[in-house]
Amino acid sequence: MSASFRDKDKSVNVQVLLRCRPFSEDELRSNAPQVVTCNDFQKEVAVSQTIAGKQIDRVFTFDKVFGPCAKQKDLYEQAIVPIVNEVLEGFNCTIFAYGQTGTGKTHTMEGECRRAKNGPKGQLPVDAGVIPRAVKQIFDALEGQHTEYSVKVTFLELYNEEITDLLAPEELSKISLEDKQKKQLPLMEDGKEEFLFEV
Ligand SMILES: Nc1ncnc2c1ncn2[C@@H]1O[C@H](COP(=O)(O)OP(=O)(O)OP(=O)(O)O)[C@@H](O)[C@H]1O
Repeated sequence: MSASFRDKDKSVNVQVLLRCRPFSEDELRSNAPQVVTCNDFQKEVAVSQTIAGKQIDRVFTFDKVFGPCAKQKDLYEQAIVPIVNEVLEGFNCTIFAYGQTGTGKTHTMEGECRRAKNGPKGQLPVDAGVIPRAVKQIFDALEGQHTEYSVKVTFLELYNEEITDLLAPEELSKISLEDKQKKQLPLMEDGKEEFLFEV
């Protein structure tokens, strides 16, 4: 799942997209029951549950639905390109994936770049996810402008209320506790119950 926030015309625009991954080989082997059916065209997802022997079907509507056949490229072009275009126009946007373990957040956001073979020169592997595609879209647009530019990137992990700078130099991540503490960033509350951190 992913959502985007747009602060245009002083209103906040949140979109909620649903992506349903295909069955894994293990799920196919064990004949796992299909409980979710996607209708990409109608932007609907039907969920079937059997509670106390009674089948209950419920239908949920989203801003966009990507069923198990949706490719990384489809999702990126239909849902993410417009958001990155807004970033390039100067708006702040957020895309995040939410869902229970094993539902495909990493696949959607990062993709299988490390395992996949590179595509033709300058092309991303077909399984590249949202992050490498967004980086490529941004750099392609900047390079097309033939002007000087600078790009700042931060990559932080928030896990069990600890923030870690994943781009900290490698030597800081070596085993010793002291080094680990250096790599971790302080996490503070600002009195409005919002979390702040320093990079
Ligand atoms: N759309 C997809 N098409 C094919 N395989 C997928 C898809 N989405 C996920 N998978 C596969 O399903 C498995 C679980 O996906 P993934 O690791 O992305 O889940 P996750 O939500 O990030 O899990 P966790 O929260 O545990 O990190 C992986 O093997 C991944 O390759």
